[in-house]
Amino acid sequence: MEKKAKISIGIIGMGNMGKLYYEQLSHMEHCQVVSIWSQKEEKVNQLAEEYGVRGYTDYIAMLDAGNLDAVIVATPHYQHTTVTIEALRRHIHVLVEKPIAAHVKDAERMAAVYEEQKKLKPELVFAAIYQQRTTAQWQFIRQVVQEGKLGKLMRFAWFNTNWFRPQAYFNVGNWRGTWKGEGGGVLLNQCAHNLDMMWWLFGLPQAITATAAFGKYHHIEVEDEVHAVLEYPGGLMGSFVASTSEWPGTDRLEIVGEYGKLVYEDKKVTLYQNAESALDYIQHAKQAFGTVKHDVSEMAWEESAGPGHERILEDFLQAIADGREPLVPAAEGLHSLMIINGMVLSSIRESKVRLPFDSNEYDQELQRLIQHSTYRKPEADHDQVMVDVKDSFR
Ligand SMILES: NC(=O)C1=CN([C@@H]2O[C@H](COP(=O)(O)OP(=O)(O)OC[C@H]3O[C@@H](n4cnc5c(N)ncnc54)[C@H](OP(=O)(O)O)[C@@H]3O)[C@@H](O)[C@H]2O)C=CC1
Ligand SMILES: O=C1CO[C@H](CO)[C@@H](O)[C@@H]1O
Repeated sequence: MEKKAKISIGIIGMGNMGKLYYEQLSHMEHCQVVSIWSQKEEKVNQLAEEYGVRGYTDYIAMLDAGNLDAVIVATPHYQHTTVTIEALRRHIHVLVEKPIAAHVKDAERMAAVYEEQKKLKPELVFAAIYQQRTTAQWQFIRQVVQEGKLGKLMRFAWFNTNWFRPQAYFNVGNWRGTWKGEGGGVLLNQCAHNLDMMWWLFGLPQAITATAAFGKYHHIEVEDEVHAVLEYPGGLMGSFVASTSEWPGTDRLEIVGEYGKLVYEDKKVTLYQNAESALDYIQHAKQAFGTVKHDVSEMAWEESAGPGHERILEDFLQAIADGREPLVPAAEGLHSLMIINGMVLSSIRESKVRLPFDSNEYDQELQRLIQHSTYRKPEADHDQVMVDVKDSFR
């Protein structure tokens, strides 16, 4: 079959991110956006006219039009699952926003449909937008861990409180801050990136103990502050703090191993490298107050860890063109959901949760939260609220 010159793309969800992706794709050579979807007819018609594309309020009709090679799914989290499954079943490549779903059970359904459809169309691409993985600083940190520069890992401490959000952020999006509309708070939405990288760096913990505060500083029903302890096979221990309520916030990771320590903060890595294993030294040193000799080096980057969306878009297009795996295969998003859902589960049950757990367990808790919800969102004065999503990529 002759290779098409341009990849035809549809964008499903024309909110903050859908519009950003249209703007970014319109500067890329090997693709063309041919259709968009939004819930509101007036909005979609107006955007479709402005962009010179076809607008839909029925995404099934959009997928069935037969002119799409690929779609970008930029809806709220629950709809990631329904829309993705419909697209994959039609053998349309999918790039889905983070988190790939609201909970593990939905992610498992998506991964199963992908596996099933890939048997029929092996070159089908299913990728996710965890753009922080593309940034130089995080690739460097991963390399340090993977190359074993710190030796046996002992502990990490991660502060992700740099996700400050005023109440207006929750009020303008009717789905935000609710169990039914969003399915979670700071863990699922903002820290989806950091927890994806936590899995990318350290793998899946075997147990989590967490305390989440639900609507502690915002009028929302989901978590806006979390403290968690993670236990890994082999003895690594992690501590994690998340918040959408602190200003100035902190984005700091400290990884400690027998051969030293890596500290990441403010786009800078400080690497401490021990001349010998501190664990060996503990055993053989003859001085009661002896310490291990070490070197210190520093690296800094210009770009913050926020952007990178364009790199994900370009990689998705290239993966389609080459028939290869994307940089972030969407099924990997299931692991961070296991961590996210596990933290909420531990908090609700006030006990340690072993991983991996049966996804039905979390699903039942979530359904209970949705059914017993008495939360009512404050009215938003949409005209008075300024929303520029680019301000959030710190
Ligand atoms: N990778 C990243 O850095 C970022 C990723 N995201 C992710 O992108 C996704 C979309 O976020 P964002 O663009 O900020 O969201 P918005 O609320 O701005 O837009 C959501 C879009 O989905 C549509 N939609 C479908 N179902 C619903 C529903 N039940 N309630 C409300 N809207 C609905 C909206 O329709 P209509 O047009 O009619 O309003 C709109 O087009 C989320 O999954 C989020 O986590 C968000 C920010 C950054
Ligand atoms: O809160 C939001 C959703 O998460 C994004 C990160 O992916 C933020 O940038 C955005 O403002």
